[in-house]
Amino acid sequence: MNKRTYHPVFGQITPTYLSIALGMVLVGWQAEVGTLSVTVQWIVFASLLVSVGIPHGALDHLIARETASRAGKTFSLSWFVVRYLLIMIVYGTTWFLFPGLSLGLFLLMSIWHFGETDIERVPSTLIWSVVRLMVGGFVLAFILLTHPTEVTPVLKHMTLNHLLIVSLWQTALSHSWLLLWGWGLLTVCLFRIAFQQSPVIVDWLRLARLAIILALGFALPLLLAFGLYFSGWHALNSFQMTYGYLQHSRRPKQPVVTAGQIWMNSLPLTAIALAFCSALAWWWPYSTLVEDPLRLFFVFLSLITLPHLCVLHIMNNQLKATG
Ligand SMILES: CC1=C(/C=C/C(C)=C/C=C/C(C)=C/C=O)C(C)(C)CCC1
Repeated sequence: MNKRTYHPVFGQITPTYLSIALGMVLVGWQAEVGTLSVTVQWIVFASLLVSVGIPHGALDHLIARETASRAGKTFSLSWFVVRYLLIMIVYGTTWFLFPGLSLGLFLLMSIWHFGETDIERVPSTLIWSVVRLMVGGFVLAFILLTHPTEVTPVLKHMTLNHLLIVSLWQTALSHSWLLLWGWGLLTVCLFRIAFQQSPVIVDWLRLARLAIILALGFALPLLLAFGLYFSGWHALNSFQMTYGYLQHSRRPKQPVVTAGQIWMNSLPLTAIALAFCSALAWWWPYSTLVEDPLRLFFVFLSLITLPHLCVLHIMNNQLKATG
């Protein structure tokens, strides 16, 4: 096993410590004032989303170009954009035809994607893949099940009150702690088995940071809990992985790039995404659409997530193959 590609036992300095600090400030503030106002929640959530959440997905074209180069293939930006949009259009159509099924797909792919970044660079064995799924599932289930009053209306909006989804959610809610403890315990057991079969160097400090972020989110409203995990943990880690991937570019004559330069590269697509959202928000009051804007927001989030997951999944495979 190539140890260089695995995380060291005591981790390294990462910006996720800042996320922990932010979470602690928010929890302390909340303890002081009782509840954080919705305006504060949105300001923190939007700042995290604009600074890291969206930019981490706005690098997909650079990742795909690097992946193509490592595989010895040519890369066409226009073909990449066409494929990206096609995936979004097909998935968007299924949302309007089968909302329940589409939500199920969104949750499943998110679980896989979160697990893939939370349990990094493990061997491609079946058992390690199951562990990744279990970890991703635990993280998402923890965030959702510990914020039932906020999640339930969104789920109902998203699935247009889909009977099966709503009753599955209510059943999960009525046994939420049993479910989370059981899931956690099963995940730990599977982790042990996977570790015994193909050992890796486990970065316990990194896992501890993840646990702290989740615990802080438990004490905070859904928007901040999700923002802290999604932008303050997932997107930052994904950014770091992308940074390593692009910095060790196999493309000929590529200068070594800094993290700042990579972030700057994400700005054009981030600006397009923000302009799109602002235009929608401005136009909405004048529109005659009866569609619920909240549902559309989450559906849009899922649409941009699907092609992003594909790009990142291929990068992860490439990293496992080449280090
Ligand atoms: C938090 C939350 C939800 C789930 C969001 C998910 C699963 C987001 C995944 C995003 C990903 C994977 C982005 C990739 O970069 C629901 C179910 C909509 C309900 C309301 C609250």
